[in-house]
Amino acid sequence: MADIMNNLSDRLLFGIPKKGRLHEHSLALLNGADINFYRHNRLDIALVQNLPIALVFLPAADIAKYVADGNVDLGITGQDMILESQVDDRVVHLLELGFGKCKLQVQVPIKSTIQKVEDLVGKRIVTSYEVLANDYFEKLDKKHLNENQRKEGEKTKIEFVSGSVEAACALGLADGIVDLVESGETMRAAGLHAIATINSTQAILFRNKNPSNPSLVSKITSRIKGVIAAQKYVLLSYNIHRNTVSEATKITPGRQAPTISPLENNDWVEVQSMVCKDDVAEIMDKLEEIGAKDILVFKIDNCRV
Ligand SMILES: Nc1ncnc2c1ncn2[C@@H]1O[C@H](COP(=O)(O)OP(=O)(O)OP(=O)(O)O)[C@@H](O)[C@H]1O
Ligand SMILES: O=P(O)(O)OC[C@H]1O[C@H](OP(=O)(O)OP(=O)(O)O)[C@H](O)[C@@H]1O
Repeated sequence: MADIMNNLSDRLLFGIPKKGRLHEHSLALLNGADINFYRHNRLDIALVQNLPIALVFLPAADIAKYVADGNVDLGITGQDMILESQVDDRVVHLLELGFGKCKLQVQVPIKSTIQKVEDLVGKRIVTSYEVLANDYFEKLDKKHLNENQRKEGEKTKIEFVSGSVEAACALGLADGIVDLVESGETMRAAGLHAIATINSTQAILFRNKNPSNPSLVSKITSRIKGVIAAQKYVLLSYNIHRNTVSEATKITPGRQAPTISPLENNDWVEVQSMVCKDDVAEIMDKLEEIGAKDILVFKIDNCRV
């Protein structure tokens, strides 16, 4: 432990969610970006073996503040955490990471007489997102209550709980809740439905305004960008008659441009192009329709785009 602490001064500090929904995805990104580390059992700091970086494993909720205050240089957390911590203007967003996607929604019991957010004005809301819920309902209160009503305590009451928010209505603690929804399973299991969306969120890579080693921050950002692009794209290769090549490259324009190489048979060329993984089946159908042959799809392990 003492060894690790003595080793921190020259290292870029990188905040990683220590548990919860973002943890595993963050570790997969580090692995893809070749950031190798050994974490001692129960230690929340790990030295990276092949770069001057120390990983600091922290609760996702705290990473926003640590990065804004400069206690760590770089971090991964949800956009929702940055807004809830009120530090958005003190950090620099670097990359959307494509995981941790969900929505912060206002939910009420399906059986309740309350069916729209205006019906919640003056009622009780339970949430882990006190700041965002307060902002949202303050605006509604202003619209629907006069100044006297607001002063006389008729405002919507926002109460904080740290977890199991979805149980609050059934327990009689709230008329509605503000919580995250991804698949909607938790919400439906609790007999709730969403009546408004406050915002959408996903995990991001972000940094302090004055990180200790800006060029290392750029290097890490490029590497992680490459890992994300590699997850999003596949490499498509096919053979096509020269007469049809312009039609084919409209279907697979590539990111910059497709690579076209001559085949031994002079009438045919090979085309290589990066395509979005989600569109690949449809693209293959179209290529086949115009006479492409030997259509192959290759997984990309890593890339720089
Ligand atoms: N169901 C979900 N689907 C996708 N992303 C989610 C989901 N729930 C939370 N997130 C994202 O993950 C972040 C961390 O949430 P999580 O509930 O994992 O926090 P935690 O408090 O660190 O963990 P735990 O709930 O285990 O204590 C949230 O701020 C949000 O950005
Ligand atoms: O729409 P769903 O796919 O069901 O996901 C939503 C749930 O996920 C989060 O909680 P999580 O399961 O991370 O546990 P927590 O309540 O301990 O934060 C969130 O607070 C919801 O309860």
